[in-house]
Amino acid sequence: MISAANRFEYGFIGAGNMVSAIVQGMSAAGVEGESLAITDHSGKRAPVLAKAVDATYLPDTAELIRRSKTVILGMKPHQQNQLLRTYREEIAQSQPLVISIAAGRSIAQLEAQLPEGTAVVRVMPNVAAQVGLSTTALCGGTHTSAEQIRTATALCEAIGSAQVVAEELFPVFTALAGCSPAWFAATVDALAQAGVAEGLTKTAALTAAASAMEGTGKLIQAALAGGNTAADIVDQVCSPRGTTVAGLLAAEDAGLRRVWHSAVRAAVARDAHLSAN
Ligand SMILES: NC(=O)C1=CN([C@@H]2O[C@H](COP(=O)(O)OP(=O)(O)OC[C@H]3O[C@@H](n4cnc5c(N)ncnc54)[C@H](OP(=O)(O)O)[C@@H]3O)[C@@H](O)[C@H]2O)C=CC1
Ligand SMILES: O=C(O)[C@@H]1CCC=N1
Repeated sequence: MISAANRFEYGFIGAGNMVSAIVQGMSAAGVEGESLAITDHSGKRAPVLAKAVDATYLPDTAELIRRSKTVILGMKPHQQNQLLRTYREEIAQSQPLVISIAAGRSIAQLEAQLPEGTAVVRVMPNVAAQVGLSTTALCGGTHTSAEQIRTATALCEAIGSAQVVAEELFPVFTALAGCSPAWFAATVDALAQAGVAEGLTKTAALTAAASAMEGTGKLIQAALAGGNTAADIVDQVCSPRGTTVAGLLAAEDAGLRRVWHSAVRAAVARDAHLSAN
């Protein structure tokens, strides 16, 4: 085994959307590029990402596994099985902490595919990692020590906030935190389009809606810290006979709450489908 002093702190397998966000977030938070190694399948995005953050690009996945204390599995859920079969021997020899960010892949599935005794942490980040604002869930496996949970937590805290979440709640956490940046972006785009219909330019409409969303997120966090809720902010904005309550009732008539309930249910169902395949 390569001595600990000569191993990278974190080795990323995959350099797609989520790993790029994590690596850029870590770099912006001051994590040294020299502690990171990155590989991918095609050799297209990993070298570019590595260069951008002064990390090391390793074209050989086996070498990355041998030379990393913590290995992050950053590929699609259905791509994990093949990879773990291919590199089982390297993982058995170098015994890294293995972190999976895949939706729908359980700790039990990971442990069944990894060499006996491998320490595993399941993590669910989101793309706001790129700007240091991922709210990330993590959960340790059967062979994971408290020290290894601290290592994974430190990684997650470099890209935002981290909380240990019971694994059975990962599917719903994935919906609310992992998926919702796409849903919120789609919502901002829809709001902006409605603004365009009323005369704003698309850029002005997007800027207004996005900054209102950012401000509202902060207001809700402050409300929660002060023992209040999101509903209190709704009440604060809805003036009697005002514009907001008129718009809100129209949105609720059009299915506002039903839309989000459906979105979360569909994401949770898809997570279960990924787990079963
Ligand atoms: N996107 C998101 O917002 C979030 C994603 N996730 C999870 O993150 C994971 C990645 O998602 P995302 O980044 O969107 O996916 P992408 O398709 O953007 O990236 C997948 C990456 O995995 C690489 N890869 C695939 N197979 C291998 C292999 N055998 N060896 C080395 N590299 C490989 C691909 O390389 P190449 O391009 O060269 O083929 C690519 O760089 C998923 O499991 C997803 O569930 C979790 C939270 C949020
Ligand atoms: O869409 C997906 O499956 C991944 C997981 C959460 C966000 N993106």
